[in-house]
Amino acid sequence: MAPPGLNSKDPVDIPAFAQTQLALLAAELEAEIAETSTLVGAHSPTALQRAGVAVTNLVVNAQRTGFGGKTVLELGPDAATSSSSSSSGAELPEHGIRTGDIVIVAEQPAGSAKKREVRELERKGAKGVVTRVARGWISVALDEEREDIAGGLGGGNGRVWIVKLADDVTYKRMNGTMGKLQRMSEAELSVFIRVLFGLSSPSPVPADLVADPEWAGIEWVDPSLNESQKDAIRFALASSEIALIHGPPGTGKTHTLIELILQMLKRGLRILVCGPSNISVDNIVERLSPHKVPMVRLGHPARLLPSVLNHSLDVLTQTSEAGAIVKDVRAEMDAKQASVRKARNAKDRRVIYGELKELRKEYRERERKCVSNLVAGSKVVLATLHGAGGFQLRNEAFDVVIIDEASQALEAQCWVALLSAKKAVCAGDHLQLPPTIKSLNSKSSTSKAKWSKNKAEGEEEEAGAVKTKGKENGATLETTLFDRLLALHGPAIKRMLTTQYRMHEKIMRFPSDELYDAKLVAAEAVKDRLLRDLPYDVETTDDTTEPLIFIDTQGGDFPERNEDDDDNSSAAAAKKPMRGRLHGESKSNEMEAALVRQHVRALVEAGIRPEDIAVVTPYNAQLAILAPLKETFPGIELGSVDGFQGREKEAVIVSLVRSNADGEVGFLGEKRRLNVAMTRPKRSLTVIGDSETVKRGSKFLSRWMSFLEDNADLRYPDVSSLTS
Ligand SMILES: Nc1ncnc2c1ncn2[C@@H]1O[C@H](COP(=O)(O)OP(=O)(O)OP(=O)(O)O)[C@@H](O)[C@H]1O
Repeated sequence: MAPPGLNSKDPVDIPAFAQTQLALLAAELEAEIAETSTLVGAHSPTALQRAGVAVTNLVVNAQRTGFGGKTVLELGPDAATSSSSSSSGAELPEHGIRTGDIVIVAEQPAGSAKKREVRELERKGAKGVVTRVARGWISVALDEEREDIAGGLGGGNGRVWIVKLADDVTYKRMNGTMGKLQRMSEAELSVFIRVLFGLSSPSPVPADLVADPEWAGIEWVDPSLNESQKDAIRFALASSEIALIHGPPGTGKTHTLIELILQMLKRGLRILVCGPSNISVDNIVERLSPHKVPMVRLGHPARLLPSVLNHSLDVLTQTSEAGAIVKDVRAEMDAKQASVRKARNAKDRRVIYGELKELRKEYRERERKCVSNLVAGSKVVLATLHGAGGFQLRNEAFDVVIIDEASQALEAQCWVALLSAKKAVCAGDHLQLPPTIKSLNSKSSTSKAKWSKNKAEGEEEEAGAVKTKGKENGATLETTLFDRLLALHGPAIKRMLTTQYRMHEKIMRFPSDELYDAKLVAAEAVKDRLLRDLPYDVETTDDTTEPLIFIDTQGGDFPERNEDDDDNSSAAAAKKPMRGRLHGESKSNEMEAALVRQHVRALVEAGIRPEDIAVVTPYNAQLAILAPLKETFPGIELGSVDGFQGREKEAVIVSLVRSNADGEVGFLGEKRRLNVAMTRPKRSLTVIGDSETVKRGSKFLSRWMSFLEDNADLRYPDVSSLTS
């Protein structure tokens, strides 16, 4: 059998595969925890707040019962430290805590207390999820009952702070799932699981589905689907165990999945729909909603889009008829909670706490019943992949699991959902970026797993994450289920969507020819759209009538700069200013940034709205240099290539940054990153870079540079014309 996790046509040894995944996941979590610990251990609360991982000087304003009977704390600025005179109108300082973050609420250490350990914080404080972030307060739903929390933290004039933590829930779910796979006996392996590991071949699907009478007569809910979409749906319906829907950029992958779900419902199937992120799942809920599908969305309401809340399981538990009794108990709990403060002495308080405990038990039982009734009655259940591992689905079985953005999910994450089904449909594009694998700079002395820098992709930090790969027996977390299944069973288990509804034909040409077998076709409505044709006043200029522009900085006048200060010892790293550390060993190019500014200005002067323009670059340090553009042109978007995956804009400027005498291209060497960068625009792509440096990076880059030289509006900038 094949070594687990490698791209291979050979069957996979399941226990060995699970073992490898467990080791890789352990290393990944350790790296994530170590990252938080290093930050918290080495910096003052104020510096942590500046770095976006803490909020200081808070007090507990209120305590109430939230969804799931959880204790919710409302935290506001401490009047004594807030700049505003009245505490009620005070605003929180700038901070980076967002709804859905996992945080610890703890007593704030005195200014002089230097050494802090995350474990110590976890022991003393209370862990929870941020449920709302407003200008003047933050609310946190605590994981555990902490009856003393308000008294211990807020009541005694104690000042508290909150610190963001690594999200270990996701890892626990993946570990649990891998453990289950590891322990499965031969007899327990379903045909579905056997096919997914190559122990059996997929059942054959009729070769010509269009001619097949069973599938030819489908009544489409949306008859305007294109042929490749219809073919993918027929294929997914006809397959018995696995179907991959390959959706290149802008080809209507989600659109196709919606029709597929509706068709499956018509056939009486029960479906679990998952994606790696909340936003990927909410996107589907929003688009299914108009079809009046009986569905529930699992997940913490704090993490869901407001528009999908009325399908949220937690909300339905409160609002449905069955939820009415649950709600009554909750009101009683709130009243009891409020009476604690009025209690005259400790004895009375103990009595109230005792009653509260009973009520909470009753609440949980009623809620659990209500939840299982709601889930059991739903033909479509939607959750993030790790959300599918929650207690709500423990005894639920589905006919099909549909995974959107499957090429952006860790394989272990997919299995959390896959274990409850008999068939899977995975949609994604393995030619865009795989999931981000987080880690420290592989120098963590505590990390037992081997982390090796990926030399082929260079050694610098990319915008978004440190690009290192955890490797174990040659397997990496970066090998997704999508990749592995394609390698295992070949293209016969896949259908590709081929009409794209985003890019001008000229923008699409190179990625289509290079990566998608020249199969992409630009839809009539988009193929010759120019910036000039936007539905508002745009001047006709060279920039608004040309979809593909290449500003070539070759010649050595636009050199890159290395942000690294060469000293990476942990002592030096700890002393480094936080901003510098967060940019790591990133690269920047000041002169190229000036060209970006010049081009943005030209577009805006021609009438293009800043909100229709995005600048993307692979490098954090370049993003930092470009940041002031947001002040000059509010509405413009600046982003890392990795962060912009899944997004689109009318005009996109790509700043390649690299320009050196050695032909070093680092992260640009990754085709999938380049593919994401060049497929974001609808009407205008402007590439700014040094063709001499870039073309030496790889054959792919060399062909791209030649393509741009032959096809783009080629410009050679004059350094003397630049005003920064
Ligand atoms: N058959 C179709 N006819 C007309 N427009 C379509 C069709 N299919 C998809 N589109 C349009 O194409 C755009 C992209 O569709 P969708 O959001 O489903 O894409 P996606 O493939 O999920 O996105 P991405 O390419 O970012 O993964 C949408 O505006 C959608 O309305």
